[in-house]
Amino acid sequence: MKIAVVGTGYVGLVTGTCFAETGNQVTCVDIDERKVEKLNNRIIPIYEPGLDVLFHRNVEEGRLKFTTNLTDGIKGAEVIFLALPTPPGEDGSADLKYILGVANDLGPILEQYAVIVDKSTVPVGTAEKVHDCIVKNAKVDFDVVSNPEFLREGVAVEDFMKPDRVVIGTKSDKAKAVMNRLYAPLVRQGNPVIFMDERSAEMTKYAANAFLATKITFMNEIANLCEKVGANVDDIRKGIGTDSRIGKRFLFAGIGYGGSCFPKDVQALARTAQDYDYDFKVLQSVMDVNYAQKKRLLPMIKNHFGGDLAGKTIAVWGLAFKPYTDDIREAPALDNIRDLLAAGAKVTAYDPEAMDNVRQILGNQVTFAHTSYAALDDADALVIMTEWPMFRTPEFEKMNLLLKNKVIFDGRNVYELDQMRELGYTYYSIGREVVMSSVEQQA
Ligand SMILES: NC(=O)C1=CN([C@@H]2O[C@H](COP(=O)(O)OP(=O)(O)OC[C@H]3O[C@@H](n4cnc5c(N)ncnc54)[C@H](O)[C@@H]3O)[C@@H](O)[C@H]2O)C=CC1
Ligand SMILES: O=C(O)[C@H]1O[C@H](OP(=O)(O)OP(=O)(O)OC[C@H]2O[C@@H](n3ccc(=O)[nH]c3=O)[C@H](O)[C@@H]2O)[C@H](O)[C@@H](O)[C@@H]1O
Repeated sequence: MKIAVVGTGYVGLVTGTCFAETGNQVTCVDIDERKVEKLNNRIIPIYEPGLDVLFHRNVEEGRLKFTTNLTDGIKGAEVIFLALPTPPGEDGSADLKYILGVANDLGPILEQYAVIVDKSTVPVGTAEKVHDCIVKNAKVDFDVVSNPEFLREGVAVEDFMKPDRVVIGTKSDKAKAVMNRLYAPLVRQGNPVIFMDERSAEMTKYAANAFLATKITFMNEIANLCEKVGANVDDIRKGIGTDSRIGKRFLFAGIGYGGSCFPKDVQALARTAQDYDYDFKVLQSVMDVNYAQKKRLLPMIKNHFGGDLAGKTIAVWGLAFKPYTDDIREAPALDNIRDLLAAGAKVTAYDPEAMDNVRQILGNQVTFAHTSYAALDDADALVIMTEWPMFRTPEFEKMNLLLKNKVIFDGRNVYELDQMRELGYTYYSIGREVVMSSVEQQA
């Protein structure tokens, strides 16, 4: 099948590459000339494990192409994916200017029947708006389908190639048949394609993200309470996660959720509720709690150092909003580093993938280390913001020699409490007792 993907950001690139891998002829369109030039020179602009192998194979074998020209890109395409940004507008609602802008452009240039697919996360009613924009100038028949994407960054290829489910919102039998054919290779394992109407598909995406954000936030509140009552949130997680009605995943407490989607999608759903005069109380609490949670570590750090961080050097491990990505959008690490700097601390940071992106924002306010260990040199404490696997089993003997004090503030509960006790660290984490080294106890 010939398909086009408009918008070659995170989702567009993964969608295009994966559909090329299943044998389709794919053209990706993007207005960013530098990005398209990079892609044509076989440079992948994002870090996503496993994408490179598929990308290079499909480019080399001629199934995956890139252009800045929309008319050329959609020529002959049976399916046209819109994988465009939907950032928060001033009032928190999803800004549809990219989607509707391209929809307006599509009408006059469609040459034969095509299924136009909203892949972006868009509010209820967008498929109708996209239809209205296209139909004004269209000379041929077309359908607009809502097909939200559920992939996670860092495991995007696996999520796309082996989806738990594929949600397709359309009332058109013709569009259903096309989408069924396109997705057939991906749903062979028996994971369902779920058909519904467009509005329900649009709502499903927001409900999924808002539910997951709520699940994390609930655990963060349990963690905060655990600290007060003297319980261990990791034990609670195991204790409730084994109940199949609750499930084990997305129960990890920490310094809050970040990323390009949970924060903006929770906000956009809250805005939709407001637009329909519905007071969605849970969502407001989720946003408030997450805002506060991102700042949980700073008071602990300040308190530990007697209230003053002036002249202290703080080593930071992890900058990306989660492991296996270089994405720093809404990353808790950024907020925390800004707060540490404002409190007078010097910050030396290390992240295996995200340092270049942070450098573009914070420049020389932060010292970037070549290795995780180099970041520790003469630091007064270590703060862990992202749970990259390399931080889980470091060489503690090496760390002991580099750090000025054996003090760790762990925003992702990477280490066991007993391990920290045995190693003689003072160890603060989320939702668990504080481990005090004997040095601190005597002080
Ligand atoms: N990043 C993620 O993990 C996921 C994102 N989503 C949703 O997918 C949508 C896209 O997200 P990302 O890929 O992260 O966005 P992104 O910001 O990484 O990429 C969007 C791309 O669209 C291009 N673009 C903008 N205007 C254009 C136009 N007129 N014509 C052609 N290209 C244009 C931009 O240059 C950019 O390359 C959003 O609605 C997001 O909520 C959904 C699931 C996962
Ligand atoms: O709409 C989207 O863009 C995507 O948003 C999330 O994916 P993503 O943002 O890539 O990352 P997640 O793995 O969901 O993590 C989001 C944030 O929650 C945090 N998190 C996650 C899980 C957990 O147990 N605890 C926790 O604090 C992570 O550290 C991270 O900051 C969803 O998981 C995807 O299904 C969805 O497609």
